[in-house]
Amino acid sequence: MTIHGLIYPTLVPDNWPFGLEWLPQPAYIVGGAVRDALLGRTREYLDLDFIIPSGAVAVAQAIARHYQAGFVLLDPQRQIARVVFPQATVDFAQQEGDSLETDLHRRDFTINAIAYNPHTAEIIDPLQGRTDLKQGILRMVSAANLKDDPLRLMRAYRQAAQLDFTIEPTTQATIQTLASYITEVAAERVRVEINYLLANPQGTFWLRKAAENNLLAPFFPNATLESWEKLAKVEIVAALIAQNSPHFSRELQKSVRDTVKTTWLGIAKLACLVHPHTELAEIELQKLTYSRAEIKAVTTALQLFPQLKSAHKSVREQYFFFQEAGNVFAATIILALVDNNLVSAMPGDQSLRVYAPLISRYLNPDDLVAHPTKIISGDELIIALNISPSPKLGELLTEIAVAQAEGKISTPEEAIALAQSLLVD
Ligand SMILES: Nc1ccn([C@@H]2O[C@H](COP(=O)(O)OP(=O)(O)OP(=O)(O)O)[C@@H](O)[C@H]2O)c(=O)n1
Repeated sequence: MTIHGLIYPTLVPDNWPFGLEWLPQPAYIVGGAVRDALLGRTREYLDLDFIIPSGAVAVAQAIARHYQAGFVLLDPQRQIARVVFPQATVDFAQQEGDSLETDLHRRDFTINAIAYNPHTAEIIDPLQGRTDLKQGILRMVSAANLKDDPLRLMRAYRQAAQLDFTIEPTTQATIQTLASYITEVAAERVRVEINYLLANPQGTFWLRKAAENNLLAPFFPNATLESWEKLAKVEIVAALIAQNSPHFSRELQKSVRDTVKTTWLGIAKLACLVHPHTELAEIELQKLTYSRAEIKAVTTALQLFPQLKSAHKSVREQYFFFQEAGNVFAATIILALVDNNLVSAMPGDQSLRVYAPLISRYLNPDDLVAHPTKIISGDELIIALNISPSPKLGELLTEIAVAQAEGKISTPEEAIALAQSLLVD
């Protein structure tokens, strides 16, 4: 299907997991799907938002039942329901106000206020969103709309980063005026926007703009000019690593946990913005509803990176460093590179060479300094030495692991002999 000679696959009913005949007339696709289709942006996952003048929940229910898809009633009052297919999520919402135009006028930005009627292939664009799309501009529909849902203040920066757009000057000035309203929004919603900005290389620029427009002060009260400079350096370091060590770069892109989207690079960025004292950093991150795993990662990186000021460490020191850092290692290295000013001091990959030995150890699963394997268990040692469990046992096991890392021992017999000699001492 073409509109004005262009093809917009996501708007074509043939590409949907349900038939057009299930939609009443009229029905409109709105928001991101229309915007992205007009921009020619492809999405990995189909995410459609329909508005329907009345009976939206009943339509969703009928489609879910027929196609045996998941059904979620999102908002019974405002009549919003979601149908979840394996390859798509489709929301159905009752039109807000008594006409489509009124509904579109209640939205955040002009580029998100374009509707498409799949029955007639007609585009409805009362706010000239397409002109702004062509020019790459985010323009508010009105100041009142931004105030109505102050998350929209943050959405402007997130979408600017996502689409590589600019924010129109009056809109930006209005956001600055309304900035204090951001505290009315549930912190979790703000965190989602911040996380997107942390995950996107363009996001660093826009996060800083958001801070300049006073939007981030309630969340990162201690972020200074220096914090923003550090954040910019994280991006430079990440680019250097991508060029010089794709393997380490992939580590940085891994999530903290399966259930937590923030990457290790994101943790390093957060660590630049929070208070340098870990107790205060923890409070800031808790307020933003970060998970325990994310908070622990940030505070561990903050605590450990000063140890890397001197890159030359004995194997014993390295062993304890890896033990403390665990999988926060990658974020800690980034902070050390940024803080030691190695990035600007040395050109190209020189800066990375300082930590190359540590990074290689971390990347090598067989390295006994970074990834020790137990040659003897606590129980085995108790029997062999005829001792009872005590803190001393833990100390012996640690010394065995260090000796193994140093290449001094490699068998259980040698481990027992070492423990025996230590007990005698
Ligand atoms: N706080 C919000 C959230 C959403 N919307 C409107 O609802 C649409 C759908 O919202 P959502 O799916 O959250 O965002 P998208 O704009 O679709 O963008 P993306 O999917 O990239 O997040 C938006 O385009 C916009 O028209 C809004 O006006 N104000």
